[in-house]
Amino acid sequence: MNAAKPYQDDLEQCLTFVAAHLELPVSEAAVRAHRVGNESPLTPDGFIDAAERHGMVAALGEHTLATLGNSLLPAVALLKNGRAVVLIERINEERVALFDPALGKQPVETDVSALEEAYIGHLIAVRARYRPVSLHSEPAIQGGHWFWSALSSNRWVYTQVIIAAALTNFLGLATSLFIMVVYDRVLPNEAVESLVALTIGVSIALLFDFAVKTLRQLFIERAGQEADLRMGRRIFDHVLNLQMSAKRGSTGGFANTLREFETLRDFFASASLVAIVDLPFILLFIGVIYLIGGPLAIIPMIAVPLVLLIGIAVQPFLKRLSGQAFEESRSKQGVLIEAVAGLETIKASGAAPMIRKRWEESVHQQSNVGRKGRAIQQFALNATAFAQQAAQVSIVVYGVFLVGDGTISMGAMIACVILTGRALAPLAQLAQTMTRINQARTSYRALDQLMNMPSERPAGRHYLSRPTLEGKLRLQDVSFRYPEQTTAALANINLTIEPGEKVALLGRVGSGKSTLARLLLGIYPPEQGAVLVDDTDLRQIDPADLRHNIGSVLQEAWLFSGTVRQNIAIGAHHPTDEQILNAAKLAGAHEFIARHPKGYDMPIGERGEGLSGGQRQLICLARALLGAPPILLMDEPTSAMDIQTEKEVIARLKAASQTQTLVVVTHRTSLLELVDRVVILDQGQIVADGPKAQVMRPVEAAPHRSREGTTP
Ligand SMILES: Nc1ncnc2c1ncn2[C@@H]1O[C@H](COP(=O)(O)OP(=O)(O)OP(=O)(O)O)[C@@H](O)[C@H]1O
Repeated sequence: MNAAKPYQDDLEQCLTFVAAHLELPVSEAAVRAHRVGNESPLTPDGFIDAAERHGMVAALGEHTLATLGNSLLPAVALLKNGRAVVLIERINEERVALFDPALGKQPVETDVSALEEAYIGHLIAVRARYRPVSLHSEPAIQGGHWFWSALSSNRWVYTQVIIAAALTNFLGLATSLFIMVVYDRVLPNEAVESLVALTIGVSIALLFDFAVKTLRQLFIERAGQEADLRMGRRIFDHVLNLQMSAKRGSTGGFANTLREFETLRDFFASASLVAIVDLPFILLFIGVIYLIGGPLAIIPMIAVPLVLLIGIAVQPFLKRLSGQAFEESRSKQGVLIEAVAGLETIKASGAAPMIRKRWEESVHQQSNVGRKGRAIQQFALNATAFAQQAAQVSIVVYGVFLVGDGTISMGAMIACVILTGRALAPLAQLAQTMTRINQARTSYRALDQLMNMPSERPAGRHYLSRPTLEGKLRLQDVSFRYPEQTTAALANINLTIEPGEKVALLGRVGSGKSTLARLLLGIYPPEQGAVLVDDTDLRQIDPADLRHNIGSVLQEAWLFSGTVRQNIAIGAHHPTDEQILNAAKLAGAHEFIARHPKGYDMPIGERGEGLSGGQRQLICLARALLGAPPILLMDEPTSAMDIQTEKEVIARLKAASQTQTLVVVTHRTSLLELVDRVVILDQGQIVADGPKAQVMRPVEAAPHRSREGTTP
């Protein structure tokens, strides 16, 4: 195991210091909650990104320390070996006040010359972003619109694409003009020298055209890739911060919406975009046909609107089908994910025929929609091909008369045939392009809807920074109803738990115990009333700070694919091996981990595959205990354990959680050993609350209400 390197998070500490200095306090947990690659040190780019998320503006630049004035401060000076300090104030020519994470939390003064040796010449200047105070409006969306801002950040690339399109279209004229000149001038005069010169000229044009087209594709690909990274991250971040109350529908459907991002991205990195960019150049080709073929231009002038009309006429159908296809794909994905996730139960309970029926229905629906869409698209494609060929034949027929009466030359006629083909070429792709535009639009709408769902961490919102909590919990007139439910899961709950108090939440199945735990964790906000931690409304505390201070074991012991060590360390910041070991020992997980040949590097499959239910719970327990958080919230933490293991866990927990606030949801009387106070819920209301002995007496005296070994 690696021991945490002492300075590897200098930038992170510098960020929290600068933020506090600019009166925008933010805790390290909040900074980490946003970071990609939680385990690796913060990079200067990551620093700028994080500063922007927390209401600051930061910029990296080259600057000498000698000429650095107070107008640029505070700034983070980057030093050798990945170290960093915050320059706070230039006191005089020689001295500067700075914050050095290696020297503790207080600023110090030092000589500029002493700093010079370690300074690498780059610093990050930071200032608070100006935000006008408004009582009503929501803060502006930080970083702009998820889609349009990513697109507009690539506007220079798209400008290059348009310039490249103009160039290739101009160069596209070269072949037809070459053929015209050869027919009209070279052939009659047998001018071989002119032919050589013309051939060299047209070859250069063709090569140039090839190069520009290749570059154009590269530009588009690059723009697509950039948009991919920017949008992809924004979307995924939003999903991670989504308020649980906003999530609707099946998991598969939800995943499908996320997948739509690829349709959108592909559109902006595909040939379809090129086809759209080429459209205005149709006019150029018609203009050139008019210049060299005079009246012949009438033919493309008729053909182009005709083809466009066909393309536009099929639009409403394509649009509707694209919407339907999206819905069908959502429901198919929903069935698929549900089936894969519940495979074991499907087999055991004989649910296969039911699931198969659902699957077949959704496949059937989707293939119907697909078939209709393809038929319309093919019709439009055939009509376009027909119009293209008809136009070329018409040019030849009409051209024969014009050549006959000397209006145009033979070469001009042939050039016009080629140019008409080129003018109509982008339209040949129109039907396909339109289909993709429709798909992209449907995807955009679905994703935009997702991006507008409420987030736990709306951009630009500032929370109170509470890196450490004491552990007082309070629910004040709390009522809560799950989304789309008619009955309340909790009604008028008033409950105060003092720091260090040990409380059990008991109650029948569905009485609201887990819901109360979710509210305490801030996973759902209360519909009415307030949840307070240390007398501060939970909604004001940064969710990252809150969860950093609450070690929780949820009802479902969920593990992620990876190693045991990773699963225990999730959420903690660079825990040392000793801390991980202690947490595992305390939870009682160390024993079975140590028996495995790979120990803490034991691989775990998705959702904890490879481990028994009880083992999963032990790892979740170790995860909750890591770092000794001031509050422990456990929802049936021992439900999958045998009596002996549970006994040992209880004994160790009792010894280790002396000072912590403990809330334990349980059906088991054995866990009551851990608590002094018992709260009983029934139908979302508190029906009893008091010292354990007092509350449990009537329950124990009423055997008909409780099974042996279980609470009411
Ligand atoms: N995700 C959810 N969406 C909608 N309703 C829910 C959800 N979770 C729980 N409920 C409803 O809220 C009520 C309280 O559920 P809760 O899970 O809090 O009960 P509980 O006391 O923890 O039960 P158990 O002892 O079975 O775990 C139940 O009536 C249940 O139907």
